[in-house]
Amino acid sequence: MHQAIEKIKGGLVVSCQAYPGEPLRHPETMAQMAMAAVEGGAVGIRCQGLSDIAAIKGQVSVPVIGIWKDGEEGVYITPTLRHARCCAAAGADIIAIDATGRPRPDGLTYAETVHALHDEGVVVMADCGSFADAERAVEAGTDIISTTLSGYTGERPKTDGPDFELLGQMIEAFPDVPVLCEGRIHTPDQLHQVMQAGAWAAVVGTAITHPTSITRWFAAKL
Ligand SMILES: CC(=O)N[C@H](C=O)[C@@H](O)[C@H](O)[C@H](O)COP(=O)(O)O
Repeated sequence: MHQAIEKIKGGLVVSCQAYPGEPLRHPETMAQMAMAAVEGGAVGIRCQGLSDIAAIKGQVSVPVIGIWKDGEEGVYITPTLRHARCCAAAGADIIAIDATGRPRPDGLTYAETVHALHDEGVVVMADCGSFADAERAVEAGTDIISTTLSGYTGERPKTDGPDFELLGQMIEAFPDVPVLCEGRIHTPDQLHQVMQAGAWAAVVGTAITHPTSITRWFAAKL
């Protein structure tokens, strides 16, 4: 197993992302956010965009899961082989890509994309939106599978918290593949629960690194 995957075992990966037009959308800001997360105990960082990946790799020594979001509809998380290669060139240790069966902009299948990346020594994480996505990802030999897209592709309900059901199904069906839980882990208790369920690691974004959302959660109680 690849070292970067071993290093995140049992731990918390913090996703540091700011969305287009937001005040914190700056590579140096995201690198500072990543450093702060590592100080707090993050064993890995997930981040978006080539500049952020490079800036964060320059500041932290934990494994970095890189993505490149491009577009808003359909496949937008590292949508093509070119996007994935660029994330690797920017320094990401693991590249997460959309693992749905939806058409990809470059016309390649998910499996073709993974095989090409593996030929180049790239470690691939599958952002799944359903159990069928996870099956396809495992079939293609993907290094890590994750619940990232559950609730965002129309195939799974958008649960308030993490998708425990999908996580459980993935862990049970693929005991030899590292399964990450990502998406809507909003409390330390939920993190504890997903790790107890057998997740290899968990990724938390919004609840740690997105102050606008966190402020809204508080403001909604006024
Ligand atoms: C669906 C999608 O595009 N998810 C993105 C993937 O990188 C991010 O917007 C999420 O913040 C990330 O998955 C972490 O999840 P949460 O922020 O819920 O802890």
